[in-house]
Amino acid sequence: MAYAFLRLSGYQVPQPCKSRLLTDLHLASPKAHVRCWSRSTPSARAPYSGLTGFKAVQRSLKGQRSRRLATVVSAKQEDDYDFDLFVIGGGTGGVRTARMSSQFGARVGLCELPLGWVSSDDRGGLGGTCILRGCVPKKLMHYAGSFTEELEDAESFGWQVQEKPQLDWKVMMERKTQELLRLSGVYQKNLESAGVKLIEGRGRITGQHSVEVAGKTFKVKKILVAVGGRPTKAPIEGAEHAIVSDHILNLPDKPAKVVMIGGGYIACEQASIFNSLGSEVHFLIRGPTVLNPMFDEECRIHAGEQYKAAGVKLQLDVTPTKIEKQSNGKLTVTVEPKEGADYTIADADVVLLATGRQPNTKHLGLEEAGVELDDKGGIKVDEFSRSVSADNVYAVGDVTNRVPLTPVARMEGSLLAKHLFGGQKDARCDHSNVASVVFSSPAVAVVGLSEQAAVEKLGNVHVFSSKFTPMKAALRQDKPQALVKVIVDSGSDEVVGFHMVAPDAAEIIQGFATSLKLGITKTQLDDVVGLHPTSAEEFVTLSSPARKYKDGKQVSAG
Ligand SMILES: Cc1cc2nc3c(=O)[nH]c(=O)nc-3n(C[C@H](O)[C@H](O)[C@H](O)COP(=O)(O)OP(=O)(O)OC[C@H]3O[C@@H](n4cnc5c(N)ncnc54)[C@H](O)[C@@H]3O)c2cc1C
Ligand SMILES: NC(=O)c1ccc[n+]([C@@H]2O[C@H](COP(=O)([O-])OP(=O)(O)OC[C@H]3O[C@@H](n4cnc5c(N)ncnc54)[C@H](O)[C@@H]3O)[C@@H](O)[C@H]2O)c1
Repeated sequence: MAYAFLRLSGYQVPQPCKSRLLTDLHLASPKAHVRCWSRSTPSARAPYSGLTGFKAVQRSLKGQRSRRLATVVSAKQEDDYDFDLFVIGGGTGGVRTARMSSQFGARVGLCELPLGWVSSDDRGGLGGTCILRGCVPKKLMHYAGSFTEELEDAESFGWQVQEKPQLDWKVMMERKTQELLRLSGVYQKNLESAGVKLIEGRGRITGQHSVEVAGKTFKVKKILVAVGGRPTKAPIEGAEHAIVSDHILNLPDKPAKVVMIGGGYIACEQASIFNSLGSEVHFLIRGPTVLNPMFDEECRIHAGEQYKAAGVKLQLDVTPTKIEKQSNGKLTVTVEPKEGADYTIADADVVLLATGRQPNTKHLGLEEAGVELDDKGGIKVDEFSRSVSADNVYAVGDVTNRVPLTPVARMEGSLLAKHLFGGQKDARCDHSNVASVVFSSPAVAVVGLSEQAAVEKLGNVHVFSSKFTPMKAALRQDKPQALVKVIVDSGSDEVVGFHMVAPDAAEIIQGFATSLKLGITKTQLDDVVGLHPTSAEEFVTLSSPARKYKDGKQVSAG
């Protein structure tokens, strides 16, 4: 099975392998794979044709109004507005709000920029960051790299892989691109069938009730700004030679040597991906650990150790000061450590600056419309996603600088549609206890408070934690370690945080996030009978605290 996926991910799996299972997999008809793939490609083969021809979409929308599902807002209103809601930006948040609002019966228009793999003032594409330049391409590449670890695990069980399978980079990239285009097309279809009018072009607010797109002005009752954000480059000398996340997901060839700068989600994920795909990865972080302090410190330290053990050349407490182009076209990065002399990393094919993102709020007419921005350029909104300063302007997703994650943008969009057109005036956003995963190797998954945040907020805290080698890796020489942590409010016995650093952490934490949202106590968690043998059962078998805190002070160590 793993080998079938390998092939679909662009790996050329060599023959012969000694094991019977591998041989069987080699002998499996290649046509089976082709058939399997081509079944999912018809829409991918006509990528984006509809998207660049929004007019065709608009024509097909005529006559669909009567098929609207909900009835809270009547489809035809006696006013001179073109739209009840006009959405600028067709990413996760904008599409969700537009679709649901239209299904509730509102007249909805949505504009989105023409497709481009690198986002700019002129390029974007339906689906936005998540589909085209974020979660999806990243996760597909993560899967492509994950087979390296699978092979290491396989060898520890006695499989003899005589010749390492080789990844065909171009095949992987081509298949990834087709999948992204297919998904973008699905977004278009869903909007179409919900009756949303799609307009291709850059949107700009030109008055309290007017929006201009591609030279045409629309009269609109309410405006939703869902324009997301774009990567920013830290002001390092020579930053023009570096690339950002949009580019790294679209490299034409596999880089032999990569330098990652920045210690957040993107840098950690990309460092792991390129390490597992076989590049030499130098990972430079200005702080003492990977990831930001929102993540539990023990998890951050543990994740950094595991990245190193997996082969990433992680360097903490260092400041990259200069990026230079060599005469052979490769790059040199000058590094200033906290202690000791400066040094350089030469001959890099790629330097990634993953040093944060900024909301796309420039040149949108927001100032003229009286929309107040925060100090990072995000739109300030209330719990109903309404601008704090302009009554008929709303904003959801990354542009609001709340929690910049796809499911959060989706949740904000759903609630806004319900609030505005679904008869649920009280539908307000709740950003507490949102689960989050860094898809590195191993993954870092979290929901709720870190140990540090819990101690600061609650004072009286019990910390349960365990490190172990997952059984799948038990026969390996290097014995990779997983970490699970449960943080408990010792006053109420309520669990306030679940943390996991492990290969399967992303899949495991979702269920525990549900229990946390429902207010599970440690006693109830202890009553759960585990699934054995799994890594997940560690969460329900933690019997005594590793650390206890009283009034914010540690009173016992495990
Ligand atoms: C590399 C990377 C990996 C990520 N991985 C994950 C992950 O694994 N899980 C997760 O939950 N989150 C992840 N995220 C974050 C996630 O992608 C975002 O939180 C999410 O896409 C935000 O959705 P949005 O609707 O706010 O904005 P976007 O998806 O960015 O959509 C905004 C849209 O507006 C368009 N636009 C901008 N200006 C205009 C204009 N003037 N007129 C018309 N259209 C305009 C843009 O082209 C874009 O399509 C990742 C992000 C990145 C960069
Ligand atoms: N798996 C996921 O859910 C996922 C994956 C990728 C991105 N995202 C979202 O996208 C957002 C952006 O990700 P990101 O990684 O770009 O941002 P981030 O804010 O997570 O990390 C930016 C990093 O750059 C470092 N940095 C900033 N300026 C620097 C400088 N001058 N020199 C050295 N380092 C510098 C910061 O210290 C920080 O570690 C995230 O906040 C997250 O919400 C989510």
